[in-house]
Amino acid sequence: MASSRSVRLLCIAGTRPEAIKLAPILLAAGQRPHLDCRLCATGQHDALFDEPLTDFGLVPDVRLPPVLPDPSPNVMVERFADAAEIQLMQDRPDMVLVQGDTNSAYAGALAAYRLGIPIGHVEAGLRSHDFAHPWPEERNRVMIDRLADLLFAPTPESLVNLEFEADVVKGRCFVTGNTGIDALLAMRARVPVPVGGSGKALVVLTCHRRESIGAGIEAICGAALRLADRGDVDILCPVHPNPAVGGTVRQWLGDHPAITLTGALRYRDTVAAMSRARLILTDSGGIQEEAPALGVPVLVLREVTERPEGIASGNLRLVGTDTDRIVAEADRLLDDADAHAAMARPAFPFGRGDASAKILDAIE
Ligand SMILES: CC(=O)N[C@@H]1[C@@H](OP(=O)(O)OP(=O)(O)OC[C@H]2O[C@@H](n3ccc(=O)[nH]c3=O)[C@H](O)[C@@H]2O)O[C@H](CO)[C@@H](O)[C@@H]1O
Repeated sequence: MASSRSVRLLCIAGTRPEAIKLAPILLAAGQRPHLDCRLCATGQHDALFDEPLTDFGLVPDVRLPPVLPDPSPNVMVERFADAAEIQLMQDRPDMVLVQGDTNSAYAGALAAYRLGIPIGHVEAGLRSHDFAHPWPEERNRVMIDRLADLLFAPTPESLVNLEFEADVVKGRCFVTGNTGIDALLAMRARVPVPVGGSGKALVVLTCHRRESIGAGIEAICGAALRLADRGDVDILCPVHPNPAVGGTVRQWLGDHPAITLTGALRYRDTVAAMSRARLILTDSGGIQEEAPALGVPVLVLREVTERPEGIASGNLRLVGTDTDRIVAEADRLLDDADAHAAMARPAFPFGRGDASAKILDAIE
């Protein structure tokens, strides 16, 4: 049904991190009487997409019809884009908002572009400068930035990346902070952080990047086993539902008494676990942004990061996927209180929780 509000925005998204990072925009837009901001789910993730929305009291307004599953990112993008285009022909929003670097985000931008609908890109300008790592995310974010009319760079560093591509990036750029920090701070204020526990240091481990599947994840699991053998840590590992990840992780880590494997945690439980962690080992982009704000050191299980701001603020350290290197760096942080304290100072390189307001101000 047509809305009486004057500016109609449609977010197109399909994965857990997009749900988390768009939720604050949807909530903030709901407070602005002349904005109508709706959410269209592509179906890339099902429960994983809906769960964090529920934590914020949200549900998708529209769901694209299911497309045939296909493991190829390129085919997935085309199928989502075709379905999104049909939806957009009906809806005709004033602007499509996409977030980040997923196949859903790229498909949403492509569909809007084909119909001449303006595109806003939330979290523009992140770069690893290597299409193969992470694939397909680097390709997706580069292409979305070329198509976008409004580009919301989370940091001055990501704005510099966009300025460097000024010959192909044509839209207007704004530095806004990352909406993931809006979500984190809102959720952090709501979840109780349990005190007490086993008395052992909590290490949170997550890994799911496509480029680590196989040997990389096996090497990460090898490191987790050696850390668990220390005897003074509990490792909590929420396992990503991608079977190529979960199979390996369960096979390697399923039996160790100091390692707890869970399914993907709800967002609010993730925030609670990260808040009481001594150390986080992860290849997640979002967690690299969240942990500095919580003052929890992160060893990044990748060779590159698009978040140099967290390295510069001293909260993140790149360790790749070599077993010995991961163990050595983790041992150092667990054994050396000064080394730990140096990486545990809360820092806010990705914003202080007002990114959504800045984005909506720019759109208005
Ligand atoms: C290459 C790259 O860096 N790409 C990123 C990628 O996403 P990612 O790597 O951040 O993805 P995940 O790790 O899946 O999600 C993370 C979120 O999920 C929460 N979480 C985690 C485990 C769990 O058990 N339960 C949870 O609730 C966690 O706290 C956090 O908020 O796409 C985004 C969207 O476009 C981009 O923004 C972003 O560049």
